[in-house]
Amino acid sequence: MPKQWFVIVNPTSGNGASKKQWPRIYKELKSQQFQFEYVFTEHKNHAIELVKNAIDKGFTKIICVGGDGTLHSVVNGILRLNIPIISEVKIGVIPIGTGNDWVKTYGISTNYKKAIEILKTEHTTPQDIGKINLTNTNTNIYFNNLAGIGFDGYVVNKVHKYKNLGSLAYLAGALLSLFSYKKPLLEISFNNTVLKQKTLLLFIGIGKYCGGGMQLTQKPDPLNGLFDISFVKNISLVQLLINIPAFFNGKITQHKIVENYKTSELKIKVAANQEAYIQADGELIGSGSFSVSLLPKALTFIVPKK
Ligand SMILES: Nc1ncnc2c1ncn2[C@@H]1O[C@H](COP(=O)(O)OP(=O)(O)OP(=O)(O)O)[C@@H](O)[C@H]1O
Repeated sequence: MPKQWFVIVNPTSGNGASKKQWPRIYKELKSQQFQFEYVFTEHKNHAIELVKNAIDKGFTKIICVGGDGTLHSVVNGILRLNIPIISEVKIGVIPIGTGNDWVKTYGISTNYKKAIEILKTEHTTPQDIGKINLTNTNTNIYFNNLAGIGFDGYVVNKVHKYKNLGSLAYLAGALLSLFSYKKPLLEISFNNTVLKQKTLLLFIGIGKYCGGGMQLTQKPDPLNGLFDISFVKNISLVQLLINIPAFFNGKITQHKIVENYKTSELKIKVAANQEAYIQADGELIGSGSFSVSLLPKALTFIVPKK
């Protein structure tokens, strides 16, 4: 019979902060009477395997110690199992990442003691999940916060260089990437709409925050069965610079450069010979054409009571 909780620690997240903080987190979990086993990830996407093994052994309560990328791997590990027990699995987070964006939607503290208090309550909510199907490889990738194609995928590809800047890493990456980015021609279809243009970026939002605390989709709701879409054809360096506060307070979504839509399914075709990177939850997952669909209330997360 497994101990109650299975803890997955990414020692590299938060630029190595997880590894440093783990002894204190371990001690706090013990003193709060958590019964648990833990394991450190050893490589990118290792959490996918670890979570599968844990659920095979009978664990149903998973704690993710890391950032959005680690949580993304945990989510993918669970959903790839495709078994009925998924509705019994509870996912909790002790956020020690760079951006820590998913936790902001729910107000989960980045103070590990406060995060552990929330885990102790085992208060849960179901949440919608996005499913991306990459056309070229017919691969499915799931996301719990936000996916995007275009400029933000390009930025995510570069942002590792700036991780020592903490939550400003994404902003620094965006400013420096604007000079070298070439807008791909995309055909984006959903409901009865087709957008066919050279595109700076397309965001597909479930959670409220991305890029280290930015709010770039208008009114996302992780439980309403709809993606919140932001579509941006272009932005100049001047517009980017003067709107930096508007990225963080969400007002950018009311700017004329941003078109907002809601849908539960969409298809994105990238024109031949054009390059378009796709990111999901801040992780670069591939490039090229793909389709996305929403899985209503597909996973259960431990969150604070409102
Ligand atoms: N042992 C490891 N060595 C190298 N990379 C790892 C290891 N374990 C996990 N990873 C990868 O590290 C990457 C970064 O992890 P994560 O996103 O959790 O932290 P972060 O980037 O600091 O935070 P955030 O995503 O919130 O900005 C992820 O792509 C994850 O798959």
